[in-house]
Amino acid sequence: MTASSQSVETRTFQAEVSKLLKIVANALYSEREVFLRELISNAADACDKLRFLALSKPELTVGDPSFAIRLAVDKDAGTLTVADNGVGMTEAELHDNLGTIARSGTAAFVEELSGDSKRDVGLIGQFGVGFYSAFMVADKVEVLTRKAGEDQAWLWTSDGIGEYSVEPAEKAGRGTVITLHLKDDAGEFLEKSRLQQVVRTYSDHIPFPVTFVEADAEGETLNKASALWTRSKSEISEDDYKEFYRHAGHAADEPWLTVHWKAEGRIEYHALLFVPSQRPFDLFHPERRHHVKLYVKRVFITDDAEGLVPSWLRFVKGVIDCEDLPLNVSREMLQRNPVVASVSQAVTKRILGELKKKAESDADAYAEFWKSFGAVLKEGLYGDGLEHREALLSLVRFRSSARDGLVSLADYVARMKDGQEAIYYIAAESEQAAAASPQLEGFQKKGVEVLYMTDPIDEFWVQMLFEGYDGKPLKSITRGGADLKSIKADQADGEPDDASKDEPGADQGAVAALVASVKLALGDAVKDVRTTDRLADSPVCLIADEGDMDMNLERMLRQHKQLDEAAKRVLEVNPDHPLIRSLAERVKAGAPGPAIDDAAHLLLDQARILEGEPVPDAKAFTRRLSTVMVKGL
Ligand SMILES: Nc1ncnc2c1ncn2[C@@H]1O[C@H](COP(=O)(O)OP(=O)(O)OP(=O)(O)O)[C@@H](O)[C@H]1O
Repeated sequence: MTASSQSVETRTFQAEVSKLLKIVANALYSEREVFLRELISNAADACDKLRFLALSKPELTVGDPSFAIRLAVDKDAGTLTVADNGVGMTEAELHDNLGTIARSGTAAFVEELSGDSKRDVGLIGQFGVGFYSAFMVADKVEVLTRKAGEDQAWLWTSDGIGEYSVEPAEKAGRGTVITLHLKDDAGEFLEKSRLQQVVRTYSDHIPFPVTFVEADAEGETLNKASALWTRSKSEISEDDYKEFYRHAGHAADEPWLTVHWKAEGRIEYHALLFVPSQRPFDLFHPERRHHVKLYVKRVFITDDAEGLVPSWLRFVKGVIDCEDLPLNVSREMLQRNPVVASVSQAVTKRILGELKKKAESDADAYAEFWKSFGAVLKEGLYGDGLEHREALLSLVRFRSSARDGLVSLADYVARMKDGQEAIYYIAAESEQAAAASPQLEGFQKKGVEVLYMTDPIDEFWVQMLFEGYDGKPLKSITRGGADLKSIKADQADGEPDDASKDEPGADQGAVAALVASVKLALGDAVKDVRTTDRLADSPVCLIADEGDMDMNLERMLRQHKQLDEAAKRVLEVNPDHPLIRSLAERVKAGAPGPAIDDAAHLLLDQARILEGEPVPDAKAFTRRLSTVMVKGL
């Protein structure tokens, strides 16, 4: 059929469309390549629709059963065509779809338009405007379309200014051919390599082949044409997953964990997510984001969707493909989008659940994971992970004073002694430093387990855990009183409870007098001096007072110049240590003031050395030590 001039119907665009097109046409910005994403996505939707219709009406696809999207260029004419053999459109549909704005996303976008062209052009980049984005690169667009099952084809034409026309036309098969008469500055889209690059970026996993057809040559497929995540798990081999992980995650290692599921119900999405086996080098870079790509209905949207995955799961890689988001969702919209928030919640829960399963089924493998990513996961315990706190607490692992391997909080609680009310921990720079701490001695002697907290982040989340774990507070053994007396040691645990009773008991009065003298001698250098039961082999140690900042944290902050002045420490003395006892006897016997003074300072310096801290007055320390040695020798 040939179009006669009478049958050409010209209409004006809906006012909003005109407004939109004015801005689109003037859009000169780097992201205008997204027009191709939009057109390919429409073409894929049209194929999807027909594929579905053909389930009940197989005659619709007879003679042409496989779907494809074809790109072709005519360099002489300066045209790019995007053709599909999808469902096509009737005349009425052409008017409805390509003359008005039906999509709520675009309508919202138009509402946002301010009239300030600079700002508005920026907005387009974020929204994408579906079919109309063709006018970013073309000054004339033709849509030749024939609805599947009908004979009549229609041609829609517009230069994007005010009006469009629709007329009857001829077309060999079903589907739609969109011809873009490219603007002079859009010649890049006549190049196969450029088209290929755009297709690979945005449409690799469109489940239909996107081919590039040159002249009469056989077409070349530009995309992978398979959205692995939409296939059923039973069809996918381990190797398929690995290959996808490497390709999509730009990874060289193997996935440590692969989680693939489809969520149905209120919100539908596919997720194919991986936990790497190796820690990425930039895991702790401040700008490091998660590596989960967001797709909407098989179309790539962004790999930078804020809020899709919490920052403490930033090691997770993969794809989330959501059915319930508009394709033109902007970055700003994603941030506060309730669909994204729900998906994020569900995905987080699922990942934590899978980690738990793995922790329970294969502790060794989990230990490997923990080594690489434990410190990141713990960020969730003090940041935005409140609602996942319980799950996270079941996943944290520690080295401890009682076991070689990793210990969970549940393990710890199960091993708590009679009368033990708190979960004890020590924060230190390293496991070795923790194990060598004098403050640990009394706990070890009683067989009371102490967790080693050696990640800088530990100090922060532990403080936020007001409700403790399983009703038990977490208590630092380098801060506040120890009070080990109320805890009953098992017979099996090393020395019996009252080991010191074998020896003559320390003279309590003498020790009290020593404590008073030391306090007097040290004056302002310490906050307090007192006896403790947290020591066994060492005569003294330093601790932070109950309300003060814990020792390790303070050290860390000072190292990073975040803290100028250290809080004063409490010097604790071990009343059962021979040195303390004999000093106490001397004090009782009326030892001279200068000797007590030297002894007091030497005790404090010893405690500092045990803490790995510098002795502030090395000269005075040497003099005192020499005096004492001369006397002793
Ligand atoms: N190649 C095509 N084949 C059949 N129908 C099409 C084609 N391209 C566009 N359409 C129709 O035109 C409508 C408008 O397209 P447009 O790209 O502006 O928005 P949309 O595709 O509905 O939105 P979104 O891209 O967010 O899903 C589509 O919904 C579809 O009905």
